[in-house]
Amino acid sequence: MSSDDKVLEEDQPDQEPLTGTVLAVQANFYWVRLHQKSLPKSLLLCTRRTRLKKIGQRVMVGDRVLIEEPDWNGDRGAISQVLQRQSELDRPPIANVDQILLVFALASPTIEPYQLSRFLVKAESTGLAVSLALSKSDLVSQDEQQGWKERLAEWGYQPIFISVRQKSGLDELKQYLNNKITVASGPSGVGKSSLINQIIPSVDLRVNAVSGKLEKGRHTTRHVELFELPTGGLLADTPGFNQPDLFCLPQELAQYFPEIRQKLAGKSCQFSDCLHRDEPGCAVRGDWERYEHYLDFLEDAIAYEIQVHQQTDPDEALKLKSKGKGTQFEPRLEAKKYRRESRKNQQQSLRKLDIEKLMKSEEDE
Ligand SMILES: Nc1nc2c(ncn2[C@@H]2O[C@H](COP(=O)(O)OP(=O)(O)OP(=O)(O)O)[C@@H](O)[C@H]2O)c(=O)[nH]1
Ligand SMILES: [Zn+2]
Repeated sequence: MSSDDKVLEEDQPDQEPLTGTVLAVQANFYWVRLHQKSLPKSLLLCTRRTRLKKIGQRVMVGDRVLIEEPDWNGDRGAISQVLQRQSELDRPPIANVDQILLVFALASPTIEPYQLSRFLVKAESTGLAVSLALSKSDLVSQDEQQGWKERLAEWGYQPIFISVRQKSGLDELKQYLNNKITVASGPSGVGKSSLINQIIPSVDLRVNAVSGKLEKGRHTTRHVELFELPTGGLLADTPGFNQPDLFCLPQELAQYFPEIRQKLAGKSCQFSDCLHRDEPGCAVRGDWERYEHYLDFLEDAIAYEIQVHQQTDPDEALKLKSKGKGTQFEPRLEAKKYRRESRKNQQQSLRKLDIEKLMKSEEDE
C-alpha cells in the first residue's frame, strides 16, 4: 500500500486531484471511471506509472486511484497512486467490495439447503455484508415463497425475491445495489446472467468493446470487471460454481452463522474456546436447523487446521492460515459515492480505441 501524498502537492498544487475507480484490467491497461463531474471525459484507459511498477504496487479492479496527465482527446491517463483499500477480495480479485449478493433459484434448480448454507458461510467468511436473492419466483407459489422467507429468517437472512421473467423484485434489488460495490455469486443456472443483463442493459455493449486480441486473453487469465448500474453502484459477476471450498479454522466458523452470532450475543458458553459440540455449558448446541450444517463444516475446518499445522515451512503455514481466514479486512473508513455521467458517448469512443496498438506501445516503453 502506497501512501505517497507528496505526489498530490507537488504535481497539482492548486487543483483537486483526479480520482477514479478501476472498472476492468486488460493486459497492462486499466479502465478508470473518473469520480469528478464536469470533466471532458469520464472514462479513461490508463497505464500504471513506472514508479508504481517499481515498487510492485498492484492495481486491482475496484481500486480508487489518482490519475495524472489525462489526455482528453485520446481518452487516456496514467495511474499515479492507489488509494488505501477498504477491503480486498481474493477470488474474484476485487478491491473495496462492500457486499456479496448470493443468487439462488427457488426452482429449476431447486434450493438445496446444505449447498445454500455452504455458500452463505463462504460469503460470510470474507467479513463483508452478505445478502441473498431468490430468483425465478414466477415458478413457485406465494405460499412456497413465504415458507422460504420464514425458514431463512431463522437462519438470519431476509431474502429478496426476484423474477427476471416477471420483472418483479428488481427495484428492491437495485435499491440494495445502489452506490455500492457488490460481487454476485451463486450456483450455475440460477439466472445470474439473465438478471445482470436485465438490470444493466449496457453490459453487452461493454463486452463487445473488447477487441480480438484481448478477447483471447480472457480465456487464459480470468477476466474480472465491474459493471455500472444505471442508477449508480458497481456489480461484478463470478462464474457459477456448485460447491465452494471452505477454508476456515474451527474457532472462526461459528461467527459465520448469523444465528450463532445472535445466540452468543445473549449469553456465552462456559468455555471460551468452545467448539459447540459436546462441551458442557454450551450456549450454541441445540435444536436449530443449521446446527447439523455447523457440525459438518466444523469437520472440514478441523481437517483444514491439521493441514495448516502440518506445514513444515512456517511461512507457508502462515500464508495458508491467512488464506483460510478469507481475506483480512481493514476497517471501513468511509463510504465513497460515485458520480455517474452519460456513458453512451464514452462507450462509443472507447470502442474506437485501437487497444492492440496501445498494448504494443506499452510493451515498447
Ligand atoms: N422461469 C424463470 N426462468 C428464468 C428466470 N431467469 C432466468 N431464467 C432461466 O434460467 C436459465 C438459466 O439462466 P442464466 O441467466 O443463464 O443463468 P446463470 O445463473 O447465469 O447460469 P450460469 O451461466 O450457468 O452461471 C435460462 O434458461 C433462463 O431463461 C426467471 O426469472 N424465471
Ligand atoms: Zn459452545
